[in-house]
Amino acid sequence: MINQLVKGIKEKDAPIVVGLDPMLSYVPKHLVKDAFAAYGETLEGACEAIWQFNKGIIDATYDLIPAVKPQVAMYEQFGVEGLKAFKKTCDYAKSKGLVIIGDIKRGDIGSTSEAYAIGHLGTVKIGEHVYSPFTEDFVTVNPYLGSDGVKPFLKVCKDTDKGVFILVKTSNPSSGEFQDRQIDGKPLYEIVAEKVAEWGEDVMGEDYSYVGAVVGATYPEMGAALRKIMPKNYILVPGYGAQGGTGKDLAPFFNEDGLGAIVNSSRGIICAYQKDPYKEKFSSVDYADASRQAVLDMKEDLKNAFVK
Ligand SMILES: O=c1ccn([C@@H]2O[C@H](COP(=O)(O)O)[C@@H](O)[C@H]2O)c(=O)[nH]1
Repeated sequence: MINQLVKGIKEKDAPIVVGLDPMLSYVPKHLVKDAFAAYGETLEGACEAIWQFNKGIIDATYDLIPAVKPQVAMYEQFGVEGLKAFKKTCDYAKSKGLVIIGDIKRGDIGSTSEAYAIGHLGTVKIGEHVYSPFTEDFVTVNPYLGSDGVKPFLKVCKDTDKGVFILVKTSNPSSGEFQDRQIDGKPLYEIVAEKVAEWGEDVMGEDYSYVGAVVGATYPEMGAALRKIMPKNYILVPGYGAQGGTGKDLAPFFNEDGLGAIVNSSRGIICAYQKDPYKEKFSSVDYADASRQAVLDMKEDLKNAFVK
């Protein structure tokens, strides 16, 4: 899958992943109205609105981008109906040729991690039948429980050619509370990065490992140090756009060949129609066109990453 992700990034000339993180308040009124007319003001109605919203964004952007990153929390807030919308979104994006990065941030004791890995990346056998419960190509993994919480994911990745992005230095303001703590003279995030490089050696694709890392766009200096520690690991970079990261912050995350990182934007793309400068030009009915324009603008902005 890492090979497919790199191929998509090269073909579309876009190291961009669109984050599908829908809150009901982001969905234009006309979609909510139609969904409530069909299903009432119910969890099902809310999830139908969200699904239609996502479908519009995927249809408007799939030719520009290699991947989408649905954030499972946005769907879990609606319970079982939300998870159905999550799966429907993943399956539809996949039918459009997109790589799916499930932002699930899981990680537990070994036996529980194994169940997470099977559910999101693998298959379950029931009697004579084999099912893929969810259909992501990558998932995000929280390494706080250590190697035995991560290794079940790596085993499933080996069996399925899928991959993981492990949280190394997150984009949020308080990420330093634990991640920057000095241990034996280095910050914890560097120790995690060294483990990512080690775990990744065992599951190599053509040029990059199936094991990647999450490093926030909001910490470019740390991005530079981490790029060196993990030269063969793809970096998923959240924090662009709504959290303040811009193209000029991003050069350190990439390798010399212009590869090695993929930048996420969620609210910056999916809520574009509600925000400047797009809200002047696009009405809520044209929300998907606004998202397309926001992806085109992001692509242009990322080019700044390579202007020395
Ligand atoms: O360090 C991290 C890890 C994950 N995220 C997730 O990425 C998106 C960001 O959304 P924006 O709207 O583009 O800010 C969201 O799903 C986060 O949970 C992150 O932001 N930082």
